[in-house]
Amino acid sequence: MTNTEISVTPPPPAAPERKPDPCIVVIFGASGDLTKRKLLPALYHLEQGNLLPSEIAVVGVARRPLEQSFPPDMKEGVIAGGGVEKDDPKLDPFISKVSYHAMNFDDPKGYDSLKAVLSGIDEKFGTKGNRLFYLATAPEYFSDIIKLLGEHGMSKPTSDRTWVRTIIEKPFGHDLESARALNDEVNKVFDEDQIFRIDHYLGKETVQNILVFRFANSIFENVWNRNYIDHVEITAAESIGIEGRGPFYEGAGALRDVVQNHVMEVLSFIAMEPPVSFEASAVRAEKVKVWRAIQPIAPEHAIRGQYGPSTINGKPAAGYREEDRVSPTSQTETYAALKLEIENWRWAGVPFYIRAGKRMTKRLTEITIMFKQPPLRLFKKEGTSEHIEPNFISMRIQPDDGITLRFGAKVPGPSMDISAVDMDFSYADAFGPSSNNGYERLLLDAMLGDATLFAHRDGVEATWALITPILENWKKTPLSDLPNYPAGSWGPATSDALLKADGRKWRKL
Ligand SMILES: NC(=O)C1=CN([C@@H]2O[C@H](COP(=O)(O)OP(=O)(O)OC[C@H]3O[C@@H](n4cnc5c(N)ncnc54)[C@H](OP(=O)(O)O)[C@@H]3O)[C@@H](O)[C@H]2O)C=CC1
Ligand SMILES: O=C1O[C@H](COP(=O)(O)O)[C@@H](O)[C@H](O)[C@H]1O
Repeated sequence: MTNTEISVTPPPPAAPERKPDPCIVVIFGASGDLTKRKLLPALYHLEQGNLLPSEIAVVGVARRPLEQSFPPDMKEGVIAGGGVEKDDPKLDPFISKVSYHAMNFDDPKGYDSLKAVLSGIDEKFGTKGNRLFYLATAPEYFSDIIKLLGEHGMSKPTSDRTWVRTIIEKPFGHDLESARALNDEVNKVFDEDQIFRIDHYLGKETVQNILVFRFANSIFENVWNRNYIDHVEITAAESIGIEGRGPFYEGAGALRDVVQNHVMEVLSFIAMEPPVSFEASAVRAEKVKVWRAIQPIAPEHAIRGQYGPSTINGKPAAGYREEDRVSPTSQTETYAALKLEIENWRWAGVPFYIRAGKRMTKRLTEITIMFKQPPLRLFKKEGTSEHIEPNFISMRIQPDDGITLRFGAKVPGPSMDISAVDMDFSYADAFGPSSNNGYERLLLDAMLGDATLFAHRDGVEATWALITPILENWKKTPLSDLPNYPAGSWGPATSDALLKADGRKWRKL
């Protein structure tokens, strides 16, 4: 197979950006992994890119005192979290806008003092009473924090010129019932247009590019249907394990951790109808239609796996049951594969195979759109029945973000031999490297009040409605053969069997 690169027309100059209003970003869970590795670096990069208003402040909230949460001080603590350039002259001005408030999330007095702190910041920094409350905490705290913000009069704007919004992290609930209950709790305190349910996959350029690829080009959409597409594969493979998050992961597993949210979001972008506009309500409506058209998933179309001990690159790798704070008899799945059927005019009869797993051969999130064979085999070799390799479009979300189109080309010479060739588009080659971790775009959108790339109540409940019956069935039917795939592999044999039953196999990645 040979590669053919596409030449790239340089992008037009960036349109002037609209800056958010002055505001305070209050991060609950400030000393946590997400804040240090992703949120603070994202805010810093926005500041570096001159995308934030000059009147902005960040207040981190967590239980322990500052010197324990960010040892020995805020600046060094932020640097230690990674993702910022320590010698950048913009780092000090950024840090000067970040402060810290130690309190327990369930202590009402803490909210009184937080409210006073925020008023003081409004006066000092000119942040004008606008608030963005980011709940970067374990999900069990979401309802308490929301309730206490409401009880302390912090959930409503103080005038018709100010705003209060909240970003709520995933997982939003742990099944359909709890997601509904959480939605009810949150809706008692915040109006729907104040709520931003985040899924950082929607902030990734390559995920947004799925919509651009489909709806800003006229050449692909005509073949984007059951007449031309044989099946779709979505793979979200991680080479890392659970990285010390034993207690969280034991209660989550791959379905709750990434399939119900990240993978379902990606799938909806691949499968949705063109929205009437790029307004939040129009995009969300089309996504929900896709999830609601997915048929109940048969038990034999839901595969689970758990990684066992192995050797990776000559080094021993622990199995999931040997990880810190994981039960030695755990039934939690670290791998899940599903066959989904979307019963609508566009997709009837086109299976969507999705898989997600920890400790797989490599880190790779990618979508393959596999096309049907041409109706007539004009170029078959004399005496053979072999099929030519089908065309596919592969969209790489990460790493090596880009898109490949594979097609057949004539091999030079006297006979009509065909070879598969690739046309490759690489994001980095075309537009240069990007520091965007998904959170930059989404933080900025929330500050601007644009909810297009955030989940809506209906969507969250629609995806839980699909996933919950599988979770319930798995709970009732423990597997006796776990662990069933070695760390560093492509998952359990049962996952290959899922496609084999349909005469297909996962594309080799
Ligand atoms: N980490 C990641 O890469 C990702 C995380 N998420 C989501 O983000 C959220 C946060 O995850 P993560 O950062 O990993 O979690 P961590 O466990 O690392 O952080 C939890 C934070 O909450 C604080 N906290 C816990 N209990 C209390 C309490 N009673 N009162 C005050 N503060 C408290 C902790 O403060 P202290 O240290 O003082 O106890 C800490 O700041 C989760 O919903 C997760 O699903 C989503 C995508 C990716
Ligand atoms: O939300 C989560 O996502 C990460 C994967 O995110 P990525 O941007 O690195 O692909 C996953 O590792 C984590 O378990 C999950 O909670």
